[in-house]
Amino acid sequence: MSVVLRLAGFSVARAAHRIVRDLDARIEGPGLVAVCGPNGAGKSTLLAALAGHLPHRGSALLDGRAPESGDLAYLPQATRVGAGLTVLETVLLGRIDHLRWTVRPGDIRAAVEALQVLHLAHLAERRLDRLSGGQQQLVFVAQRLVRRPRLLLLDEPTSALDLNRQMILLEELQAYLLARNAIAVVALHDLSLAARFAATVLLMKAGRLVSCGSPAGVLTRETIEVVYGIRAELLTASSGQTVVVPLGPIRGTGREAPA
Ligand SMILES: Nc1ncnc2c1ncn2[C@@H]1O[C@H](COP(=O)(O)OP(=O)(O)OP(=O)(O)O)[C@@H](O)[C@H]1O
Repeated sequence: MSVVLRLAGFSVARAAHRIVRDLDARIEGPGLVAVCGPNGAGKSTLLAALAGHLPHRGSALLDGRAPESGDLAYLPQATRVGAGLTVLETVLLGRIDHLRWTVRPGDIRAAVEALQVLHLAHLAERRLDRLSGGQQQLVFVAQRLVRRPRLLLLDEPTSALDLNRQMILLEELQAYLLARNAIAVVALHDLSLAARFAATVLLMKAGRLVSCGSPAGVLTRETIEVVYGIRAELLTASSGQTVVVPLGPIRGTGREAPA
């Protein structure tokens, strides 16, 4: 089984400026697609437009057709906490498809399962607004997973997570994607995480796609230098994983300004 996300001439403008420019890519899943690039490269803009929150030119097709709202789940970078809801109620909200909604036993089961997958079941009855930032971030991912989307769009979902929870989230996400034949497009700043968990890396700079392909093909010293304006070393850990070590900014070569 495979699933294909195809971008053709995908462009997005904001306030009359072209922010994402003519992206062409064919991404075969299931698996995680890491969108990497410096601040301002256009990662969030790309995800918001893929989610239908911003107008775009060109096309983004999932298995040959425009994704419908039932196919999609989008988690923006800054997600606000609803006042007074418990963790379980928050995740249940992810199941709302219609305005007239009744909670079925299947909804509760699915919400509890999503919490268990992300090791959050013990927090089910706690108020969301009294949890830590990282705990809230994981609850919002669970809320998106419970929709069982075929295209997940997650904007820096690991930004508030400790090392342990980063691993849990990305491992469980990979398992979900394989089980559901789904694709997750995930904005990530940590290139070592991208190298470890992504099937495909989209590397962006100033709204353009610099490179798209396997982590080993995309995350090279040369591309990192060009895109981020830093010298970097790529090491292989004893586990076989690639680790990207930033050594320092490049000065005096015209490559200092990353975005
Ligand atoms: N609402 C907006 N109106 C106009 N321009 C915007 C708006 N939001 C973002 N931009 C511009 O779009 C460009 C890309 O921003 P975007 O947030 O997509 O980048 P990013 O790669 O996600 O950055 P970061 O890593 O900092 O989150 C930036 O130059 C930014 O100033």
